[in-house]
Amino acid sequence: MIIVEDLHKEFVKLGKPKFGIGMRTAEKVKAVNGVSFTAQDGAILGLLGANGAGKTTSLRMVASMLKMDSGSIQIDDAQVKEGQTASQARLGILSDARGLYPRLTARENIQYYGKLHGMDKTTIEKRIDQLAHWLEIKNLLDRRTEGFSQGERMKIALARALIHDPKNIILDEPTNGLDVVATRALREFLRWLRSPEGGGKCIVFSTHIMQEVERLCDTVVIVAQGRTVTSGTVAELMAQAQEADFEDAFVKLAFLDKPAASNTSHHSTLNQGSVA
Ligand SMILES: Nc1ncnc2c1ncn2[C@@H]1O[C@H](COP(=O)(O)OP(=O)(O)OP(=O)(O)O)[C@@H](O)[C@H]1O
Repeated sequence: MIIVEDLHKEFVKLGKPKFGIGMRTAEKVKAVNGVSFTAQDGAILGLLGANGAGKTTSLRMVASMLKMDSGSIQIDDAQVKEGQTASQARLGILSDARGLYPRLTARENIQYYGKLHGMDKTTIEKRIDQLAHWLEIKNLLDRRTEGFSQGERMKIALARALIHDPKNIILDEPTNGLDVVATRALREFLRWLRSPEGGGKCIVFSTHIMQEVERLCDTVVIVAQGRTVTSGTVAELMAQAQEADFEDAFVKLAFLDKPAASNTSHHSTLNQGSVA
């Protein structure tokens, strides 16, 4: 279970001094400005938002890849406060970068993460066998990952994220660059991980694809201009917006209804990061 309350994060980018002399200019970007959500075990929660809404930054904070300015994150029974990092043992993370070591084989990439999690050799091999079966990657395991297709890379990165059998799984735009077949296979796998047979995992993923959310999510959290604007099931959100089409409901809820207090961006824009 993951409980996120009122997360905030501002980035400060230092620019060049004006006319090449004097103080460097500082540009502040309020990337996350009040994101909250509760993700239950045995359920899939989707963070849905436009480009720049703050989804990746929020997930990076939950995954301890980035420190929050303020707010709190609870992962199972562990409370993470501002400036702290969460226990990686409880989390499996498929980040946007999906960086695999190209000179290592798929198996070596996965083994490496197992070792980082303090697992012994026998347990790692057993788990790789299991994951290879579920993800249908047996034929890839002993190939170097250099040149792997997007779909192959995603599967290896997912196996790597799940090597230590974490209860909570975070995926940042997992279907990016995948074809229909690979997307469907991933969806099936996530549904299975959610089920009691698959371990009743708590799954949180970010996306801007409506279809993804409609087909997969038990709960949808709409993030706009760095903050949670509303949440619920797809049906509840459509009822709230009084729209019969989910895309229409999303646009209405994310862009029109609630201007953010500290944000100056124009609402009709699809890019939502705010520059202070
Ligand atoms: N390291 C950084 N330095 C400065 N600004 C950043 C940094 N990371 C993110 N931002 C800004 O914060 C805002 C939110 O970005 P974020 O990547 O979280 O959005 P997102 O919802 O994941 O968008 P997308 O769907 O396009 O990936 C954007 O305006 C972005 O430019």
